[in-house]
Amino acid sequence: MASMVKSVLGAPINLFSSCLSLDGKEREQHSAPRWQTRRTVDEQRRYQEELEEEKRKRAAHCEKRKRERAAMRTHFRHKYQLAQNAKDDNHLNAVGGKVVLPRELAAVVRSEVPPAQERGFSLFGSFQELDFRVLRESAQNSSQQCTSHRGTTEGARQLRRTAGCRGQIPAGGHWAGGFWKWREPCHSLHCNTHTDGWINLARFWKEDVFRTLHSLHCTTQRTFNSYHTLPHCAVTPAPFCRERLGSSDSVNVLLPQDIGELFRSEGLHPRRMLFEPWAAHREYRGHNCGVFLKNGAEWREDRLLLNREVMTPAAVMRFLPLLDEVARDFVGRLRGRLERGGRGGLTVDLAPELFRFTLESICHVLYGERVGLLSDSPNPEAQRFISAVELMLETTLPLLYLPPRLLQRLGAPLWKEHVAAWDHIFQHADERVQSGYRKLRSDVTAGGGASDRKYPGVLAELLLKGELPLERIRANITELMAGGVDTTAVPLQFCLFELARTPSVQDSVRRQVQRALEQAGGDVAQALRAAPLLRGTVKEILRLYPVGISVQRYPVKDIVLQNYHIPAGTLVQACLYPLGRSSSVFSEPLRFWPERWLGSGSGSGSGSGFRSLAFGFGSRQCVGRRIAETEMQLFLMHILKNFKLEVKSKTDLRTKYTLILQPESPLPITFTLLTPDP
Ligand code: HEM
Repeated sequence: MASMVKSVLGAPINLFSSCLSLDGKEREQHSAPRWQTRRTVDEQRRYQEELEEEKRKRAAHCEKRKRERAAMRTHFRHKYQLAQNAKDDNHLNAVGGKVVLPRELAAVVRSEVPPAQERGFSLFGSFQELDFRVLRESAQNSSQQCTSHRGTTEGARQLRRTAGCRGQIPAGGHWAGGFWKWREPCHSLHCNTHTDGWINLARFWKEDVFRTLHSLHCTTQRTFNSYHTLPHCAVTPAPFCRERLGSSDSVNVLLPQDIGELFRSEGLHPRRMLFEPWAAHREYRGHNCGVFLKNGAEWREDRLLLNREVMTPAAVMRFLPLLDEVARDFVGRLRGRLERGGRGGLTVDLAPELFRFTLESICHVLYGERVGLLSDSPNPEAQRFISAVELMLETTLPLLYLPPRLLQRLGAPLWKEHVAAWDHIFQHADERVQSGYRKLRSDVTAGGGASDRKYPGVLAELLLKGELPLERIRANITELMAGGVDTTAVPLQFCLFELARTPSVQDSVRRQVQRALEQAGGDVAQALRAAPLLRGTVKEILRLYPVGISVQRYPVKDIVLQNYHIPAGTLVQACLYPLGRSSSVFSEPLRFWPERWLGSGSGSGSGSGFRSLAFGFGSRQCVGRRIAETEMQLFLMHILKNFKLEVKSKTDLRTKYTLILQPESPLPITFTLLTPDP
């Protein structure tokens, strides 16, 4: 044994000790390069060159690796909406962003790449050469993304790890419908449409199913062929299903606890489904985008500045008197019409007037001045703006699932109409922004300054603060103007209808309003606070008739919903129409009952905070929410104070979906004066 140890360790020890034993001279001789003694000068030079070449190659290789890793990191940063890194950016900029990833890295990235329609603006580049075959493939890729690990042990292991950190998912499970199913679920994952998104799209177009998309969300159990509309349905749909439409592939949820989970994984810069036709129009015309279409850090920057102007309690107190003035004016004019008509009521469909009312209201808030839409001869240009918004909304829906670039190339009439509608909206908003700007400048030159007078409106505030460049102010003001008309006018139609056909509710809300007004002694803000049924009425209407039928998000981390694993980056839609009508979420879901939102009965338990979602949720919720809520409550307050509302037919109304949910036919209401002039 001893001899074996000696022989194994002997050689290295000898070498080691021989090194130590060298004196200075000997060491110099040993360490001197051999060519110094034996090679010629030529050989020396060649050797030096080879060394240099090798060094260059090594540096280039190193640089390439760094770029590849920078490209990967940038991809993941973009995907998870993390802050950019200047070092990585520099690496990529140095090669003009062109980095070819080696196969193994590309595979890592590929399995994480979000589906084509989720990639935002970068997608437009690829539209240049787009054809339907490519589109179809991209749709298939997006579904493959969900199944990238399908059936593999590693996939299962990874997923178990993901869910394992939640500490509640048992081991085991199997693949189903493209998702990892952890245990036998009560509802199996299925498609509410055909499994091929392109077949669905073709049929939707042919059979005009878009108009009833909200009901489709309720009918998840039906096959596509037997699909038909239910005018006013209570539903017990599956809480979870998959929807494929063109290139869009989403997981649809409706239970508050699932929506809560989705909300918790929306990240710092929440993203919803991109409205491609709108974004394409901005790109086509070279316009800036406002918050609706922006994402990432730029969205947040704009959004925080806008929140200060329209979302904070202080902002509400600033614009509330402007909205009140318009509401009083509207009701005063309606009163005048009734009085002129003598005794008896006036039966009228108020829809056209409501659109003018909401445009007048939003303009007053944005520009700080009235635009005269409630006069007897309203400005025809404003009427054209309203028509343009309607056309823009109507043409958006069928365009949503098609590549705008392709339609643009084909010169498709639908795309042309859409562009013309947006052009008109931009032109109109632009004129208003310019005149607001000129007015502000002349005020400032005259030495007054907006601060001396009444609230000058959102535009002036943004201009005066100077924190946003003019182009971005213009883009955001245009969006607020376009977003502030139909969204508010349509729920008001539903409000009038439901109050009219439910006299008991109408009476109790009116009683509360009258009491609140008396107590508040002319302080409208105080009166609103003292009449919570007004807020309940608005919430109840938006529960039954949500303006947008879904709120969408791309979770930034993997989540588990209903025992299904949902990979980060999957499009998930919270379906508001079936949520609002679900008997497992609301008791007596079809009853118009504003009081359900008051007090302790308004909900408790898991996910109870995610039942009233018409304005979306979290930091990305509707930025016009406070304007819309205040405007609608003030309108109802003055209407109920002045008129009794009735409808001839109390039958359920039919709705249609044209990007916003609307009544299918006019809703005539009979208004009768309650009191002499108040
Ligand atoms: C009853 C009326 C309204 C409803 C139900 C409504 C609904 C919504 C919903 C569901 C969203 C998406 C929120 C999310 O993704 O979480 C949204 C976003 C938005 N809404 Fe509204 N809206 C209404 C009125 C308004 C008004 C009056 C304006 C303009 C003054 C407006 C402007 C916008 C804008 C600009 C966004 C995009 C916000 C962002 O992405 O940061 N909306 N709205």
